[in-house]
Amino acid sequence: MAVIRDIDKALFPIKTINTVVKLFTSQLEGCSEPDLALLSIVTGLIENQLTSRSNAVQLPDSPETNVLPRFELETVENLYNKFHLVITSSVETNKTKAYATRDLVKRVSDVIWNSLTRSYYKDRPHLQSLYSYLTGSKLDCFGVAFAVVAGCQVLGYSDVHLALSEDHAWVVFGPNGSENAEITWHGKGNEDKRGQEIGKGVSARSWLYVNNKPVICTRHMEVAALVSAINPALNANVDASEVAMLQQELLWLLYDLGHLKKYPMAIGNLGDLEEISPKRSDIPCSSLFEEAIESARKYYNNQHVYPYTYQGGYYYRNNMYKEAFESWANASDVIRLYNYSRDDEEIYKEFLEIANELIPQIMKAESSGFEANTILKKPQCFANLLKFYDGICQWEEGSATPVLHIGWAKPLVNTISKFDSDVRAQVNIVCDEEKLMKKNGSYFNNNNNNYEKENTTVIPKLNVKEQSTSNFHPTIEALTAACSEKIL
Ligand SMILES: FC(F)c1nnc(N2CCN(c3ncnc4sc(CC(F)(F)F)cc34)CC2)s1
Repeated sequence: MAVIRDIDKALFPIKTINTVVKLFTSQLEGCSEPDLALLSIVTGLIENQLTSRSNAVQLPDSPETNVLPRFELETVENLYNKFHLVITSSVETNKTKAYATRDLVKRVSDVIWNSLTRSYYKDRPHLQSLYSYLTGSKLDCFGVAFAVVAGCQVLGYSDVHLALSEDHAWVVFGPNGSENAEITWHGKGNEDKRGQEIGKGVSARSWLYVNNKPVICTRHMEVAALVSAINPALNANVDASEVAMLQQELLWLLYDLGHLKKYPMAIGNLGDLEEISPKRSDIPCSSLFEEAIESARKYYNNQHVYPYTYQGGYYYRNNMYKEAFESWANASDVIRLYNYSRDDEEIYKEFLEIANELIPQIMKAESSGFEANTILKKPQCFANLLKFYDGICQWEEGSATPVLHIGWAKPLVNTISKFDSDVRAQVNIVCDEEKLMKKNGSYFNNNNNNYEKENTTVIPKLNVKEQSTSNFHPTIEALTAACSEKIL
């Protein structure tokens, strides 16, 4: 039965952001493993107090003097003991076993699941923490997964860890994390698969399970996940700046301690916060987005999309359109080897927004003025644009569910035809047949890192000089040809 340590009790009542950073430091550095329940309750309490209607918007000055409302030890202790009671009273364990079992993990998931409010709006913000669970009996899909891992920690199972894809969460357990299990729901209107093993069939090829390259968390990375899940939003347009500052300080703490090395999305989250309000002049946000990409390439065989869309979004917001096209082409290069399934709505929306909102806006901006340095004169931009579209077409190939529809075609043709024919004529694609083999056994079944080992690029080598035939998806082929004949 873990209790809140005296060294941590001494930090209460919490009045400043720096005190919260001290609590996290003491948990991350000062003990065998950080107490997930304690840290989730503390951050949930602060987030909910500072983003609820009642709170007037204050402008913070600095983490040292930034005044927070007083957060009393008693409030935290009561919630902490309540969570321990809920878990230990409902899950009897003859804790003789060193490792958790599927039955144990399912029972902890059932305790959380059956204690949630019957029906509530699951996508609401601020439903990710144990504070939300203990005071409102509401959790979002990530929150359920996190609560199950925190519950297993309370029961003494140090082998149960969070596994994270870009849009789903589950657990690994047993010797070397050799077992895995669904413990939460995903998306809308899908029957939950709790207790089952992770996608074996077609779903294994969907982006949702990142070709079995999820982020497998340590306890310290589970702390990074709860910090990443902090949501400073006061409403759709405004953030509570103290909460954002707290999240940024805690992410830097985790970064400096090395716990974000294998967590691309957390590095991307930190990059977004740094872009808004830079805290570390020695590490610009642009290098954080690059680090996230390097991490995904090194540890996850470049099978994650978000590191590239984090970077593309940054370039777009800063009018660096040539670079944005390159990031988006790289994102498309990841998705093209997956099969699109109905579980992949989130990333579908991401590509749809890039293709039908962001790129058309860039085209408009670039063809309105007298842009001397316009991307419309740059063959590399046209090449990356084709790669972007081609990846989406390949994503659709072999998938049970179609991706493209007429809504994609108009902006696509509009965009391609904005490039002059002499610019388009300079782009030729030399494709590496073997690498372009989509979804054949080797790519999806091999466990060696294509990326790490040969570090070859799995993309068509762009050779902007020579003439050669291309191996684009027929759609792109036809459109490019149509452009050349100026049919469009
Ligand atoms: F690529 C950019 F456009 C993005 N901007 N925000 C992005 N997010 C926000 C943060 N985010 C995340 N950030 C840290 N860790 C995780 S684990 C996870 C999946 C699930 F919620 F557990 F189911 C999501 C996620 C999801 C991706 S991508």
